[in-house]
Amino acid sequence: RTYDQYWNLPSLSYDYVIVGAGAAGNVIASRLSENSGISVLVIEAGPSDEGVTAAIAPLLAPTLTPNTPYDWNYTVAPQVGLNNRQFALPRGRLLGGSSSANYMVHHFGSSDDYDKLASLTGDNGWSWANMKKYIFKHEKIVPPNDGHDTTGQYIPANHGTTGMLSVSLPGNSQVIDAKVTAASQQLAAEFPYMNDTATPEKIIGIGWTQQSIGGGVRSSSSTSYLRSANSRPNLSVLINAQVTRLLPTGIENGKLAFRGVMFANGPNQIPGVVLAKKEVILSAGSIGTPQILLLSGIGPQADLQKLHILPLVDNPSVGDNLSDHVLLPNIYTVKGSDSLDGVFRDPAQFQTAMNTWTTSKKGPIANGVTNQLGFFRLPKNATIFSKGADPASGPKSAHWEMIVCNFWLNPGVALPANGSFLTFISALISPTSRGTVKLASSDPFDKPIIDPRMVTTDFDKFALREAVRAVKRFASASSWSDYIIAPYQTLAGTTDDEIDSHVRQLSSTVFHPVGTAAMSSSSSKGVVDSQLKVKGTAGLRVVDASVWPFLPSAHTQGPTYLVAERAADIIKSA
Ligand SMILES: Cc1cc2nc3c(=O)[nH]c(=O)nc-3n(C[C@H](O)[C@H](O)[C@H](O)COP(=O)(O)OP(=O)(O)OC[C@H]3O[C@@H](n4cnc5c(N)ncnc54)[C@H](O)[C@@H]3O)c2cc1C
Repeated sequence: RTYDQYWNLPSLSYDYVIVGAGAAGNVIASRLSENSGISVLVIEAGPSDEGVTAAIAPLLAPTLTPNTPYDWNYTVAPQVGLNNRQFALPRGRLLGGSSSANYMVHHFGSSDDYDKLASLTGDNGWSWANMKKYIFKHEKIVPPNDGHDTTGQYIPANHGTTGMLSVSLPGNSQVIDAKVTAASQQLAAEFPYMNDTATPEKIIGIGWTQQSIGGGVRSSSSTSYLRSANSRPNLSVLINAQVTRLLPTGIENGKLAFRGVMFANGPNQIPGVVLAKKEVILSAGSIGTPQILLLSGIGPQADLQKLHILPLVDNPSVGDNLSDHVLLPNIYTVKGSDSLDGVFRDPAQFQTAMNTWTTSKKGPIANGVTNQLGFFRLPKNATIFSKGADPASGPKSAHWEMIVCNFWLNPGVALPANGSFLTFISALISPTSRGTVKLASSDPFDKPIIDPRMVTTDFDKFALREAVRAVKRFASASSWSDYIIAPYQTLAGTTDDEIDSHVRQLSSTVFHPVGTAAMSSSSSKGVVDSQLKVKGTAGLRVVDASVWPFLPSAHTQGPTYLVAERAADIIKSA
């Protein structure tokens, strides 16, 4: 049951208290509550996602964030690598968390990513050989909602059909689709066609996007994992309650136990407290989780003392090692009116598309932002590799990604009044820049200072520059010659300096922060061990994207879901 006042809760003590009903938190809630003898409470800062149209209608995702009541509305610190610009870092603040706000691209990363995780943590349970089975528990492939034949667009044997989250191929064919496929054929050596974009053993190449969409509506952790568990009497969900700190509840084997959770529904509101009999599981995401740890006195001692927070567990890694994929829009002006810009610009076209979606759950609104995408590597002989090690997880992992969008996609920059556009996003997938999440004050309702320090290393600058050049080669394939008019503004530059300037002016985030409560086997680094227990504490784990010590070669919901599925097994068997 869902409650929005804590005094209505059935109890103030549960076996497990989960903080955050996001991608990971709802997996844990659903899996632990499968055992009717276990009581579970989920505490979520935001409201319900039910009836929130922008969280349901796929193409409306870009309107749900930023600057809405369903977003934490964070802004990054001035980015020294990007002309000191500041920009939004959206995070979902509703049931489902960012899985209710994301752009629904769905895949898992490369097998190398999981094998690297196993090697960094010394725990073979994270290796791909062991993690692969969770795909089948997690996903349920459903037909695209236009019912087209998907032969050759994905490999059915590599996917689940009985899992929790609905996943489908694009169901709104677009004029550019055939041009993308033809460009991939014309330039097959550099842009090979991929017959499945979500098979971790082989991710390099371009193919059809898989999306967390079923029947023309978003599939989030809330609509899948949580809703299917919602009728269980042993599962309670408290919404509109922001966790402000964890409370120490005793000492076990020389470690402080944190089984108390304090929350409030706003500044100056009366706080509530609940207790976990077994464990507190922090699933507040890569920003929320370090923020709560720091507010609870778990973090770098000197930083906490400066803010007059009593340091209880000194751990310099909390909030450190922030890493995010960089989003760079490479926009072309194009001929005709087949792009989706008209739907976003013209209220009459938008209303027609909305009517189609409302009555039949079909049409452009029923689809995500991209039909095709691809992952790519820098050439083996790229000069940057003589200056440092290859940061990709392994030879099967990517350095950059190309996402093809049939419209103007330029976060924070308004769609021009006229013209049709095609955006090839180049995303930096294996960045070496690392940043931080720090508290601005000891007030839990103050936003933390988020500084991903994007594009501050030679590798990141090089990889983005070469990704722009590769996009230009893709756009020069003959399949585009009757469609593309010209590169838009700064994309026209060709020299290193011009491309670097384009990167600095337009780059922002793909919304994939990880690493701020990283797993590690080291005693001096990392926040959680390979079992996701917070080092130096008892009764406390972290399960969310923050435990990934590095960015996988993927949009991060799939890798977060898989980590959460294994985490549920770890917790059940503890
Ligand atoms: C705009 C956007 C687009 C994205 N697009 C994609 C995409 O297309 N494909 C993809 O794979 N990934 C995408 N992502 C990323 C993906 O959604 C995240 O990686 C994933 O949801 C992370 O899961 P999580 O459980 O770590 O955190 P979240 O899903 O963010 O969940 C954290 C939850 O904790 C809650 N919370 C935080 N602090 C507190 C507190 N103090 N008290 C109580 N509750 C709290 C939050 O409100 C939230 O519900 C996107 C993200 C965004 C924001």
